[in-house]
Amino acid sequence: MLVELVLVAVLALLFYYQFVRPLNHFARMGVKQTNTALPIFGDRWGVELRLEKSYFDLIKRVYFSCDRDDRYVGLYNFTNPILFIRDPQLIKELFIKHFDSFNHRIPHIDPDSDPLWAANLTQIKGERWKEMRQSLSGSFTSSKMKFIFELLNKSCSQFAEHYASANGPTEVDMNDVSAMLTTDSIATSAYGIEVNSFKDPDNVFFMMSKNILNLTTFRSQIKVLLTTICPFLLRIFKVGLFDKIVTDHISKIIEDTITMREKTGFVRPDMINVLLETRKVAKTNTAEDNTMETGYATAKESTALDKQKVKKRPLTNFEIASQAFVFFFAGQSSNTTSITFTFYELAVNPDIQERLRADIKETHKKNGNKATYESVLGIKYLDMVVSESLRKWSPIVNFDRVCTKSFTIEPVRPGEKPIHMKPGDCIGAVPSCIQRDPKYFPNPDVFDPERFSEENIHKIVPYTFIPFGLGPRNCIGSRYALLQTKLAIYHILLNCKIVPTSRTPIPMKTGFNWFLLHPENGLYLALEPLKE
Ligand code: HEM
Repeated sequence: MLVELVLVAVLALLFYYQFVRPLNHFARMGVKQTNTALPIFGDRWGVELRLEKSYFDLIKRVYFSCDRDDRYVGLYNFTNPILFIRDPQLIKELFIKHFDSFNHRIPHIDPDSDPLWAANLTQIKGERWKEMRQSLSGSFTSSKMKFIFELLNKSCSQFAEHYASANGPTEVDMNDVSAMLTTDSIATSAYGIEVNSFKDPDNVFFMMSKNILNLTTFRSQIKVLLTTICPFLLRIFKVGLFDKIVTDHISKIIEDTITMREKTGFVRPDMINVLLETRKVAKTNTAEDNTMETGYATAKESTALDKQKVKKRPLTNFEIASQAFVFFFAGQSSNTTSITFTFYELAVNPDIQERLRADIKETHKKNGNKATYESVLGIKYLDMVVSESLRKWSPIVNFDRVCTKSFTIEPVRPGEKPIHMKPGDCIGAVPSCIQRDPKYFPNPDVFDPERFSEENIHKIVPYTFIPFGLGPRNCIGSRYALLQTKLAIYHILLNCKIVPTSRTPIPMKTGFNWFLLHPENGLYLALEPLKE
């Protein structure tokens, strides 16, 4: 009996220290927290049990439960406490100025369990990340985007032609259709494979993308939960986030392509070529790039790593495969969201759609009925619409950093105490909320591209518009993303009208997803061929 009692007491203590005590982390620091967090699930219990519609709804609730000028608020992602920063100046301090104290991201899987995933830029840390980022920085410049422009242009025009050639309006789940488009684009521009998912929706590449990107299944959710609360279990059983058969297949595609290109000298204007070129120029500095920029939202490369004299180094085949994999994962899913929500706003705001179509048509005509890198990016109103869509519907709900060197956030407002952050503590920024905060964006729920007009753009408070993150670890693919989204809109508006149907959710409802904004139960719209 005594043995059993001791065992129960030990288990209870373990449970307390592992799952209950962490939920007082912020209260102990004097930071506002929700006080509704539960053991194991933290603040996520409503989302995991599907009582709260989406992770976005949870984050919104926590962010907006604060007083207007609160600079931060605590949230428990399962048992992991994350200090969400609400104040733009403090965001700048932590994510840019003191990047050396906050330069890692919360890892999503143990490196030994999923090597392909673990070697990618989003997951690696320290010197390894610095070298990789420095080596890749030249791969996403505007001149490299101009180099791959024709591939993206082709997949977007093939997408528009598919619906323009129909006999009448086609009702589509915009999220599915955008996923097909972005898959085709990534396949051709990053993997060197040409597919047309509109004509052949069963192609292997699209099937693989569905498998990888569906992280909302029960199985994936359990893995995400275990990663946070007991990563050692995944390590022991070598469980990766993605199905091994799929990641092995992707590695093989890339490695075979690299071998073939190196053997035959075959050159194609795509990302593999850009990554292979990176090897040759690994020792040189990134040349100045005067090619036209992709838009206002572009996340510029920080010069911090140049100042630290971080060396570029040639990437191995495996590292190239890992980056190509994350371009697929990070790029395909967030681009899909960006295109889906922009099309939604164009459908429910027909006056904006008409004005944009007129500008696109005029440019197309002036440019000899063809789209070029400069002609598409030169359309000012297109940039305003895309920026406003990224503001209202930030595809990435939040992003984070892990403290790597002790740092104290000094109090500046009445009632604040010093917050001592130690290595391993996490901070986050919430583009999905700060970009909808009425303190910075009046009438935040109104879709108003004029916020980004020449007359108004200066009113945007620095570090409140951060759809692609900020600082040295910002989104490396922002130029690719902007180009792809703009080309998708360009070709569809030239050929079709986007109209709501009886199934279009008005107002929009967001649904369950791991880290991305996602429409609940699909987003139905009709693509109606233009008459002329
Ligand atoms: C609309 C589409 C996209 C959005 C909204 C988006 C947004 C973001 C955000 C918010 C981050 C985190 C930044 C930070 O922590 O400061 C990020 C990181 C990243 N994104 Fe994107 N992204 C998009 C498309 C892409 C594309 C197309 C690619 C690649 C082709 C890409 C590759 C990456 C990578 C590799 C990182 C990690 C960078 C690092 O840790 O150094 N993203 N993205």
